[in-house]
Amino acid sequence: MTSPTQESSMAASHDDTPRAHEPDAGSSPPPGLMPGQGMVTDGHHREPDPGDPPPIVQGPAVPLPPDTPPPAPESRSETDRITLSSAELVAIAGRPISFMWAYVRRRPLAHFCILLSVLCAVGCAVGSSYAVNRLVDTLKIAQNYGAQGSPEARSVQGALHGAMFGVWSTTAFLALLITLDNLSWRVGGFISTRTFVQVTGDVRRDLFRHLLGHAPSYFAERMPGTLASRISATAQSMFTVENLITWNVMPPCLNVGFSILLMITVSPLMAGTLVVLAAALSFLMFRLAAAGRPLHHAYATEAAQVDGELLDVINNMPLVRVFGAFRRERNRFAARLEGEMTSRSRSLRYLERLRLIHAVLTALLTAGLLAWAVLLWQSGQATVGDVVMVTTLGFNILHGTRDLAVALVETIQYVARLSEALTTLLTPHDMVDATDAVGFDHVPNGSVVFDHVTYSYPGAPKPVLEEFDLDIRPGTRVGLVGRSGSGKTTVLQLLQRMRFIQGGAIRIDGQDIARLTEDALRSAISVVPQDVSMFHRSVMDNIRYGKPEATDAEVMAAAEAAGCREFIEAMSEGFDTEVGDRGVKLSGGQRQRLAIARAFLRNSPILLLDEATSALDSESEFKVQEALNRLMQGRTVIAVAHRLSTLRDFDRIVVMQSGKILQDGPPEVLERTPGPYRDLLSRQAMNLEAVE
Ligand SMILES: Nc1ncnc2c1ncn2[C@@H]1O[C@H](COP(=O)(O)OP(=O)(O)OP(=O)(O)O)[C@@H](O)[C@H]1O
Repeated sequence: MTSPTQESSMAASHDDTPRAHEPDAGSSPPPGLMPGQGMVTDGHHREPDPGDPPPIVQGPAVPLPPDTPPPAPESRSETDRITLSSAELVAIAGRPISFMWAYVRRRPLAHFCILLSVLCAVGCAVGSSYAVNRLVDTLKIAQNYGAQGSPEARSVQGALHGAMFGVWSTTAFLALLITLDNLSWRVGGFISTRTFVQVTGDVRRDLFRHLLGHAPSYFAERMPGTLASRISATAQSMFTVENLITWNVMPPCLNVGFSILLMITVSPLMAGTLVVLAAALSFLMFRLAAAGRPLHHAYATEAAQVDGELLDVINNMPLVRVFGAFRRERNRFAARLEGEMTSRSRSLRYLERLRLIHAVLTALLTAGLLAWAVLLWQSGQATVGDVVMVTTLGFNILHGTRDLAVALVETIQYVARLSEALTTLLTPHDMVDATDAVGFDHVPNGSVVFDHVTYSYPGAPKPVLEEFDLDIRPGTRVGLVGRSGSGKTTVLQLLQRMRFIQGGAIRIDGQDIARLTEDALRSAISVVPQDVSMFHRSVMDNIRYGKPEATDAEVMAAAEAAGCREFIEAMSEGFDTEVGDRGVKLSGGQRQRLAIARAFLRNSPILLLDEATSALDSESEFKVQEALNRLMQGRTVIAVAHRLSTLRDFDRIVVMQSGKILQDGPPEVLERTPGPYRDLLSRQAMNLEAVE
């Protein structure tokens, strides 16, 4: 009996897409599954509370008391399941087989049941060949006793009766095997529809978690689309490989094994010869398949780059439009695509060449086997049933090696993809909590100290900050000013531990930030940047990002305090309005005020303002400044600003140049003191006059 997997492999050989085989109906494995089906998705972190009346906040919101605890670290939800930790993932980064095994092992029962069903199905399919052999022989015996009506033979009634019993019992046995064969595939298929999809969920969840833990420099050096597509490619490859191994690699292996066992009962010599031939053929095919690995790897890399390129252009559509660069981008994409298609064709052509080699060898061996079986029958060493069985089993074995070889080639192709994606994604995290990291031992009040801090950017010839000292008392507002490139943004980044310093220490409330847990550090600091990040989600969700457990009422109060409630309620769906990709539906000033609302909710003791108002027109700036003034009350504020007028009410101005502090003091004092601050002020005043 022909194994369903053989047919499916042949059908797939004309398909130009390497994929898991989808065996035909009948005694066949289940159709391939699309990844993502039945996935557990990250649910909304908070159930909306329809009973919450929107609070009415009168006048400017009261600043949140400084001793209010910062938000608790985010709690682990139901969907935040970990299959493999980041450390475990990194340990198997370069080993795709170990990676797959680690996930299969996490769902042992389901995988064992699938294995059992395949074993049973293939066992029954091979057993059917034996039953056919028995049926042919019993039919022959019955025929000899006159089952087809010879009156002389019919006289031996008792013997005929026995022979007919043999025919019918063998027929029933054959029917049972065929039924079991079909049922077993289906049972395995049903289990796999859930298990294999769940594995893709496990993989993507873990890879996403690991990706989020990378340092900012990791993302800066890579295209986001490439990273996203690699997570999908890993899950897809894992899914395809599981399907290939289950439905296309395991069945021919078992088929060959069982067939050889049965064949020994007829001719041990023939069985032995076939074992040697099948092993040699499989080995040859496998070696040839493995030699094509660089081709498949090259294709995987090109495919990921095409995805990255696409996303990069889509993200920068305004830029493309402004420069009328459509043709340029089309040409660039076409060139990239050309490269990807060429490498894909190369990879597939290699596959076809392998199939051709195998087809020729199999044809020769099958003809030889057939002739050998007939010769055995001629010399009386085999019955007709034996010839039928040997021929069927021989075909099984030889075709089995082809299926195996083809499936192995495809498996190798997908394993190469997996390996490429894992190498990129599973680099160790640059920034991890120290093993002895702790939280704050009290509610932080927001003192900040830079103590002899030295930092150089990777590859930079000299440090951007060297032995840098800055001491900021809780609740003080400090403005950082200075020429472009003087190191102001670097100071803010180092305080947020976006990069690790090479010397000295940075302390918040006396605790070294290098020894603080990530959660503790993040909850102590809020940032209002110039470029506000927005998710393509509702206004409500975007504000709530500052404190996931906040009620609707708290979100609305924060919006009120940030002076954005009015414009939000004027939007088509109020707080439920989607803000568009990265907040395109909002003006710069509106985005800024949403960021301020977020910071109100976050209620951290330290507030960092990075050019928060510099991109705004004067009317927006006025509104944002009002909101900021409310937000700044009772907090330690460090603001980088080019427009010095925005720092007039600050307690201190720190003037930087080339990573050094040139001046430090209250603005009214520095205004009167000759020096860089006064120079900057007068230059800005002259610029303003020139504009007027
Ligand atoms: N990612 C980076 N890699 C290498 N060098 C960097 C990087 N970011 C900044 N620098 C360098 O560090 C120095 C300080 O940069 P920083 O952005 O801190 O200055 P800044 O005072 O904030 O400037 P601006 O006012 O223009 O924003 C500059 O010489 C800059 O070229």
